[in-house]
Amino acid sequence: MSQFSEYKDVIQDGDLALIWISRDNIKPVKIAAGETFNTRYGSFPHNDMIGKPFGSQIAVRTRGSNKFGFIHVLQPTPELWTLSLPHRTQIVYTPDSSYIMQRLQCSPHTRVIEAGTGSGSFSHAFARTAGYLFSYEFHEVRYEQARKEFEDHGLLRDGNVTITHRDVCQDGFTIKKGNKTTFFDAEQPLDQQDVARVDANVIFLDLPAPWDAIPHLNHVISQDSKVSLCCFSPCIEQVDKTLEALDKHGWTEVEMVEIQGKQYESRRQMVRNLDDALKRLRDVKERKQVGVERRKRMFNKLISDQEEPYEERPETPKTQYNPFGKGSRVKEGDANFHWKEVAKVESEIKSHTSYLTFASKIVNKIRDEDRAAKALVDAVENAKGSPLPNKKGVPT
Ligand SMILES: C[S@@+](CC[C@H](N)C(=O)[O-])C[C@H]1O[C@@H](n2cnc3c(N)ncnc32)[C@H](O)[C@@H]1O
Repeated sequence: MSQFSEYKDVIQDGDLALIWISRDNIKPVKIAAGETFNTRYGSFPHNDMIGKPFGSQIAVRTRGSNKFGFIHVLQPTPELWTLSLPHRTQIVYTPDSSYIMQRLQCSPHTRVIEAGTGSGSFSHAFARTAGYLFSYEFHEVRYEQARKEFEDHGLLRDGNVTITHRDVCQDGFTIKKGNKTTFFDAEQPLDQQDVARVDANVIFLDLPAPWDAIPHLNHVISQDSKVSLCCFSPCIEQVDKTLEALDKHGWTEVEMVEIQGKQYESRRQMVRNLDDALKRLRDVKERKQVGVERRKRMFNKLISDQEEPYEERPETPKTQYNPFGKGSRVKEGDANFHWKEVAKVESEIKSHTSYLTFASKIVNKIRDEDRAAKALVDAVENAKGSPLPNKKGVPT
């Protein structure tokens, strides 16, 4: 199974590891016995990583000094991959992708269409959660790169991901024998017309012109279950054109949202009181007064033609701890001071990424009575085995 969908304890030769050097520097590395991972903090032999649990910290002495350089060797996840992947395009980040997946109710029962694949950031998240992912990319080089990446990461081997080389705005989403796709590698069944069963109930369009792709969806979406769609567009003009196309092609429950992701850090902040502030103000005032008097004396000496008007600056005691700015540094949490827990917003705030337009469609609105009756019988059978809830709704 893919390392992205299955938990693994120990690092082995041949594994993909994501090496955490710092918060904004994570590098994907294929572990190979005998090789070395070089950073500006030192060189880390892969042999030191093999056999250790994922998450281990590895340290090496920095050349020519007594200091140590550290890295952490992490298990690949779609979230970490998003932070470390080689960018070929703009990508969807986790604050957006996680929201989109829960809005679209993505689950192992879902069959997802994604266009375009781009750098494959969102594809990895879909691949872990969805029952099946059909990804489409029209840029040939990007298609090949994504195909190779999916293969290296075991996503194609897992059998629930295919990628197709296609301009979906022009040629739609139908996959036929003879198309350039990985669909047939996974030995998927075809119908009598040599067409693949797509039957998607979740659609994600990250394209410059989603309104040109929307008319083609009817041929590939589920005919007997609700289909949910999301278009990811940076400009409001794109949203406008998308809304027109959705309306024209029978999509309903249309809603547009925007994610404004902010990270909060938990920190300790020193408790500062009014006495500290007054003490500091008095200290500043006194120092200022001493300086003014010194300059006045020097000026008087100068106009009375005394030989040595210059006066040495008096020794003033070194500024002690100043809770409001400069002064000696105090380590966060120092037991000599009083601290409180605070939440601070990260200095770098991610602002607008894209507008997310959601819609849904039910193709066949006629109730299948046999299916409804069976679902009812199943529900009753299931309930028989479950404990009865008490008045508070808690099973007894
Ligand atoms: C912004 S990127 C997608 C990024 C992707 N969602 C990710 O998270 O990595 C958009 C991609 O759509 C592809 N694309 C644009 N128009 C297309 C079309 N008509 N058919 C298929 N792919 C298309 C582009 O080549 C590009 O790679």
